[in-house]
This record gives sequence, C-alpha cells and structure tokens, in this order.
Amino acid sequence: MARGVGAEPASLRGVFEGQTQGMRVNYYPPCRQQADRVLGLTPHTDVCGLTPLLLQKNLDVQGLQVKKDGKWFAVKALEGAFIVNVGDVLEIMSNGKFKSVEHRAVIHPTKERISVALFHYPCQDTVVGPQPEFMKGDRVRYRSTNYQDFLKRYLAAKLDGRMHIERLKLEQYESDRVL
Ligand SMILES: O=C(O)CCC(=O)C(=O)O
Ligand SMILES: [Fe+2]
Repeated sequence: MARGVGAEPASLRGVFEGQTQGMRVNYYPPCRQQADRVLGLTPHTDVCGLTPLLLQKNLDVQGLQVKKDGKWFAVKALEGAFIVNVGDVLEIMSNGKFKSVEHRAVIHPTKERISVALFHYPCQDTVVGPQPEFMKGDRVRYRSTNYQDFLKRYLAAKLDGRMHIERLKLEQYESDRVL
C-alpha cells in the first residue's frame, strides 16, 4: 500500500509489523418485524491501521455498508475474499492518502449473520501522526497524538461516524476542502 502512493514500505512496517491484532466476532440475529428500522452496528470508523473482515458463513446475507459521498452502499461479500477497511491510524499516518471508511451493519429480517473482524493495531508507543514518507511536499493535515491518548479518546466517545478522525484534522485541511 505504501509503495502505491510513493512511500517506502518500511515506514509502515516499522509501526505495524509484529504488533497486536484484535479479533471481534459479530453476531447479528434476524429482526423479523422491523429490520429496516434498526441497525446491527452503529456508523463508525475502526481505530486501527487495517481491518480485514472475513464473513464466515451465510455469504448471501448482506449486512456491511460503507458511506461514500453521503450515501450508504452495500458491500457484497465474495467467497474466499477478505474485505479490507482502512482504519483511523492509517489515514492519519498517510496524511490522508488512505481514507478511514465510515461503515455500519444492517440487519436481515429472516436470516442471521456472523462476521469476523481482525484489527491490526500499531506499536503501543507510537505517535499517531502524519509520517514524513507520506508527506513529501504536502502540508501536515492531522494533529499528532500519542497512541495511548488516541485510543483512550476513541474508546471514551460513542461510535459516531467519522467524528473521531474529523476532530484530529487541522483547520487548514478543512479550508482546502471547501475550496
Ligand atoms: O459486521 C460487519 O460487517 C462489520 C463489523 C465491523 O465493522 C466491526 O466489527 O468493527
Ligand atoms: Fe468496524
């Protein structure tokens, strides 16, 4: 991924190689009466670097949705394939070259669904901030925080779309985007 945007892969390897991985198994029971009025998982971004998502069984049950240009899109799970989400840490480290995707899960009226998410976390004492390798002439677009504080803040806030990462953007970036 680093190479794809003209950065040295070692810049990411140094932060993620051999580090903690977390696994979450999500079980979404069917909701027979009001499936279209409830969510399985509130809109959020993942705090980590990358999240491969493995949808174990019942591939036919659609659940994951991602937000793009203000609209929700269903993600079709393919047999034998992972869905890979970029998380907040990677968005910040890449100075916004990769985007942490806002996603949610919806519920099926008659079928259950199980998903398995594997989170790749950075080194515990890392400083979460734009890496020089990804900037090269670009301005700094995010504030830097130490990972422990970054994590504490994420866990203390309720899941709220891209709110966590938007708060770390520097004003300059906001005005750029308006222009
Ligand atoms: O069930 C899904 O497809 C999404 C799971 C997810 O976003 C998560 O566990 O963070
Ligand atoms: Fe997630």
